[in-house]
Amino acid sequence: MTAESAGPGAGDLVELSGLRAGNGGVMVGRHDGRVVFVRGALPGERVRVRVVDDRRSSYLTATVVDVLDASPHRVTDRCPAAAAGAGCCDLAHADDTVAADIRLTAVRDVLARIGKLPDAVVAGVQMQVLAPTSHYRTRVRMPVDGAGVAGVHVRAGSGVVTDAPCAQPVPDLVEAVGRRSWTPGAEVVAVHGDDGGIHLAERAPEAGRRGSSRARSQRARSRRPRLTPRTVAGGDHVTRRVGGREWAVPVAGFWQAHVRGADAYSALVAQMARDAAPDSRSAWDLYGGVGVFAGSLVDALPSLEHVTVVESDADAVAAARETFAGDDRIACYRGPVGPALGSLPGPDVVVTDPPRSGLGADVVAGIVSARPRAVVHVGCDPAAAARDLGLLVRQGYEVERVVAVDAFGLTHHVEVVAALVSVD
Ligand SMILES: C[S@@+](CC[C@H](N)C(=O)[O-])C[C@H]1O[C@@H](n2cnc3c(N)ncnc32)[C@H](O)[C@@H]1O
Repeated sequence: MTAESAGPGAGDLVELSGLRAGNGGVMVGRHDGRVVFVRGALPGERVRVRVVDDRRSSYLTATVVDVLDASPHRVTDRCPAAAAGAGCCDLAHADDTVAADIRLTAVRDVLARIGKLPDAVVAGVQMQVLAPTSHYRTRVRMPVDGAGVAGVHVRAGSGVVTDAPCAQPVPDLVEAVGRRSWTPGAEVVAVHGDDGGIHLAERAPEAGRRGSSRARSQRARSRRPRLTPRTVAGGDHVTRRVGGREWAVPVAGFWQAHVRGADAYSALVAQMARDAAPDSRSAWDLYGGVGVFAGSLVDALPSLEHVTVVESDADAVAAARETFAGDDRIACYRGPVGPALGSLPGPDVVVTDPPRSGLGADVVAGIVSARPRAVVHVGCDPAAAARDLGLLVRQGYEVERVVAVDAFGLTHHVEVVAALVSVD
């Protein structure tokens, strides 16, 4: 019990029933009029939980100690690392059906609550599941423990789980990483290319990394540029293919994680752009990476005369220029999106695929002032995507279609892809 309140406090056991899905893979229950956020449970279950955080007066957080009435969708943990305490697969105890429901519920919740989008849009969200739902990840970053063994960060704390593999990476990646010993405290980058090649690289340990908490190291990391990893197996560039094109992507460069991700997103984005703005002549591919979406746009929209890829990473831009050399429809602009927008040729359609933080108000305003007929937005953080879609809707766009792409099996993560058209 906390000193100030009559309710339970950290360490106390509480029984909860009638749990419902919340955001971030967490279930939501109530106890003594207080909301309780629970990890490790499933919708509808009756569970005994231990309170782990009671610092807020309005809610508690808790983890499952006993499942008293199990959901029919509960399965034996599908990820050995998660079962051993790693923080990788927070829905490893859910079958694919309920895991997809949990993600869809979370997407609908943020679109309504944060985006304040109309009920019809929220109800109309479609789900596209990418198979396989385990062993799907073709690039992975793994921490190395003090003994030089690569593994997975433990859940909520420091330390590395090394004796049980995560079920997300394609199996040969885990095997290739496990065959080597690594520099203690380093980070391993392991990538499986579309030509079957395996690339392994090691990023040097950060100063003060050993023995520090993960949160501290993440804060330190965000304050300085990340070091380029040193390649130890395979080449510095990974072969990637989509729609008949080939890219040489730097080992640590961005590529969609799921083995079918780049194909699936490209097809969806191109279809949405074609449906929302047929006969487009000009397009922007913002946060374009190596220009995968630019390629699919010119293939799907033969009317396109000009696509500008905007990307801040020099290596990604170099890879894009190499692939699109000789295609004068596609131009690459290297630099941050915000300041670039005012100087680009006016677009009929804009594709955006920002990092987790999303577009933000300034970039949305820059897009709106260019008056594209349609915007196709790809967002890997549903809450940030909901905020950005809400901003676009309040500035003259309406949402035509939203697809939640289920590309991160065993976890709560989900990608939100949305098409908007100008109401003018
Ligand atoms: C989610 S990735 C998308 C890449 C690409 N659309 C794809 O599917 O391969 C986001 C990209 O945005 C780039 N980026 C991050 N911040 C940026 C900024 N402010 N301006 C331009 N590009 C940025 C990153 O380097 C990364 O390549």
